[in-house]
Amino acid sequence: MAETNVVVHADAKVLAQAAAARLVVKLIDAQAARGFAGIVLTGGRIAAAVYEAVNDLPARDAVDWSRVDVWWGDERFLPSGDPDRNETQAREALLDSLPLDPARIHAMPPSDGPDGNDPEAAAARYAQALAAAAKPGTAQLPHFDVLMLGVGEDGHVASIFPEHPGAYETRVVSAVRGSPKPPPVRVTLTLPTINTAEEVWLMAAGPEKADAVGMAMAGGGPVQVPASGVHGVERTLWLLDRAAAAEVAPRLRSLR
Ligand SMILES: O=C(O)[C@H](O)[C@@H](O)[C@H](O)[C@H](O)COP(=O)(O)O
Repeated sequence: MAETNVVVHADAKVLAQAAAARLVVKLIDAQAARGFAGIVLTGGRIAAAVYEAVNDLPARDAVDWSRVDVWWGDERFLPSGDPDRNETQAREALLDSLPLDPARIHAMPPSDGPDGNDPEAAAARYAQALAAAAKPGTAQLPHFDVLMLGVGEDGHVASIFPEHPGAYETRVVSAVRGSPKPPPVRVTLTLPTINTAEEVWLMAAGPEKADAVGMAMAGGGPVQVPASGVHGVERTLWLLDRAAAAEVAPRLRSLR
């Protein structure tokens, strides 16, 4: 049965360093088992801190980066190279320093990409890229060993916002308009897609996240609190700092 674990670290820095170490080990294990690994990145401050911490970790060289597929859980729909794109952030913090295979870096299309400023077409294109990478004859999706998510103060994950149409979406990838977090137009994996990942890691640091994390863990509905609607097939892992864990009931803080 899938397990949910909650790990609370002293502060955001330690959380980022521990998540980085965990990620490197997970990728080494996935490659030992299957020869390759698939990760799904996100945006935001805690994600950037984790990418920088992976970059600083000597053990990162134990991963065969040429056999890692890199996907994104969501993207801010902006022109290629825009500093606010999640892709740009991840490339600068980590990806540009790794010997990755460029063909295995699967960024979501930018707003000046092949579909122009059409986020619906960009979402459909990304769904096609995912399907093309899936094992022939199986699902529409490749294997995701780890899918990382930040958690918003309102309980959003990826670009799935509370009470937004995206919280009900059943397609593989969807366009988002009117996001409460800038920029307003985005592309995101949907809840059913996120929930195919082997492990889903929800990462949050700081007191401003405490209410959202507490509500998600107390079982708020996925439409009201999207963070409560994501689960890994094998494991859901909450990686929190003490401030973000302030509203989590003590009985939920240990392994379940
Ligand atoms: O657009 C983005 O940045 C993300 O995809 C978003 O889902 C993010 O992960 C959370 O808002 C948490 O961000 P912070 O870690 O910066 O609070």
